[in-house]
Amino acid sequence: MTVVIDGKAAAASVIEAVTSAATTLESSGHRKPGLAVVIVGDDPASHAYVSAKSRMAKQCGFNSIQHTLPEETSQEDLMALVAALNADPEIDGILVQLPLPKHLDSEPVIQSILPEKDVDGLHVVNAGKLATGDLKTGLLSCTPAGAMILVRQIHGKDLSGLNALVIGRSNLFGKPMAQLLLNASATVTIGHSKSRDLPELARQADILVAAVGRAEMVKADWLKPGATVIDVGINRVAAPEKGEGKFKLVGDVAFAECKPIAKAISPVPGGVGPMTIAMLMANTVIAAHRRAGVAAPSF
Ligand SMILES: Nc1nc(=O)c2c([nH]1)NC[C@@H]1CN(c3ccc(C(=O)N[C@@H](CCC(=O)O)C(=O)O)cc3)C=[N+]21
Repeated sequence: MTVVIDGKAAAASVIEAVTSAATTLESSGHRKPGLAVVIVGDDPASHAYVSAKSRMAKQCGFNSIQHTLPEETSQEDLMALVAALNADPEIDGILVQLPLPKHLDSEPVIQSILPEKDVDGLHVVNAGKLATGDLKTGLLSCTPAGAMILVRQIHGKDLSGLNALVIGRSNLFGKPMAQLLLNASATVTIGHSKSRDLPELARQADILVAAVGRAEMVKADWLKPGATVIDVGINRVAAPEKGEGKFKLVGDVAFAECKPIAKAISPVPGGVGPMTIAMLMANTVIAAHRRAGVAAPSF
């Protein structure tokens, strides 16, 4: 029987560990971990994600602060807010929700966050530490770190001898995911839109990670029988069966047809998504421990 990987349950156990670490830190005389989430503009999907993050931060016992800036915010004003949060001794973690409105350039904003407060793990210092195999002193990008916990549930920590294919090459996900898999000794391939034959690459993968942003692109005949499939895609598609004008979330993997071929498969929703938020909380509690000069937990 195929294992359907339960991202909600895995996320709940990370959250439990984060909450207990936060409680221990506070009861040893330190302040609560502080997370600042910055959102610019009024994209409804972004607001939904940010509320979920703020809610979870409170549940973990953090001091959670949300900064909502108007759509027409200037680059200068956004950078000034980040500078203020960098200097704020109560703040351990800063997250600037992406994407930003089109007139803003996200890269200088992300790179202006202090690396030790970069709970998204997107600063070049954190990306560089991961790329050089230092997984201990930086902060890991949340979605890859969460996806890796799901991979570990199936295969353990050592992926020696296993072929892994990551489809997608973004700095946000594909590249850091490939680094984590490589660090666990998998043989890693990164496929993308310019790859010659993705289905053929996929058929060699013991671990297939899809992050392309194309609804149900990975089909059953792409899979090596017994592969582990991690679906990172979140696509909103029309769902006429739910009623006129309704939508549903689907991944980058055609779940129903792939499930019988796979050894294990993560669903959408309920797979990697909940892990992303859990790892954001994990990074925040890690950053708070380091700031307090106390040994940080690992996840
Ligand atoms: N600076 C920044 N950091 C991010 O980590 C970041 C971001 N910007 N911008 C947007 C993306 C997307 N993202 C998700 C988080 C949780 C779910 C999640 O929990 N999804 C649920 C379903 C939620 C629903 O029903 O809409 C699930 O897959 O089960 C999904 C996507 C974080 N992102």
